Amino acid sequence: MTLSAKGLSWSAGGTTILSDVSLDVRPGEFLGIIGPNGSGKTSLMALMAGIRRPQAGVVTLDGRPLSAHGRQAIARRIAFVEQQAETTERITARQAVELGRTPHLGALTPWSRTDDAIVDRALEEVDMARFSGRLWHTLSGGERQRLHIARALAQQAPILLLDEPTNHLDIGHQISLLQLVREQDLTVVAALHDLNHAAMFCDRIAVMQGGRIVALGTPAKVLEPQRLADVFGVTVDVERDSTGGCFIRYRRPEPRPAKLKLVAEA
Ligand SMILES: Nc1ncnc2c1ncn2[C@@H]1O[C@H](COP(=O)(O)OP(=O)(O)OP(=O)(O)O)[C@@H](O)[C@H]1O
Repeated sequence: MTLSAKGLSWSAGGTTILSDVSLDVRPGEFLGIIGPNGSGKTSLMALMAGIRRPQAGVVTLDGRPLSAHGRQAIARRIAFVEQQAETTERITARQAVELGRTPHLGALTPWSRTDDAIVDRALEEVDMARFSGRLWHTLSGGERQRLHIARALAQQAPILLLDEPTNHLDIGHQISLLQLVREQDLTVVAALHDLNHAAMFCDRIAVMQGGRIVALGTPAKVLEPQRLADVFGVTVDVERDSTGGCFIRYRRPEPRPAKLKLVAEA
């Protein structure tokens, strides 16, 4: 199952947000998308999930434009966890995860015990089984985020698109969630803010800046001090280990000159 973007451009509110973005996602890989706030990560994921349509370019799934696949067919192949997906419905944690089964249900395929088992397993995988009966609005941000991931796992789509999946999670759950996703036999595209998590879990990383992909490759190749200075405006040391892994150590910025400080604080 391959997902590709070719020459995507997208504008909104009179502004160009994505310009000529091309990206081939390799089957089975964990591809991270990093970039500063507003660089276009969410917009790109929404186009790749078929939620928005590009003004130019095309997203293809198995060689056919997304627009040629029906909504249900896309949902069976691509699960998308959005950044601020919320619901005002009075539903339980379990019902939220059950929604992941919707693309598989139909007149000839009603809800079955298999669906129950898939939902049970998804709840267990994100460590939320004990919250099954809790109402959505009583759950914390991190608990809701874990349910969003469980819903996507229950969808059993071979491609998982995750927009900042570790949002709201404590460090233990951030790492266990990325490991859980990594262990699945899935193709994963995830927008991530933590560069060390990207280095730890991704096979490849795409770097976005100003609505374009400015670098694409293995973490060791992409996470270069000069590039991180250019893209994020941070000074870092990158430590590399013998296995090809890398770790980013951030340097504290120099203090502002005293005169500038006074002006700024006046
Ligand atoms: N519907 C819209 N109308 C106008 N501008 C939009 C719209 N959607 C996104 N934008 C703008 O497009 C730019 C890219 O937004 P996007 O959410 O894709 O960035 P991002 O890289 O995911 O950012 P973040 O890291 O803050 O989540 C931002 O400047 C945003 O304000």
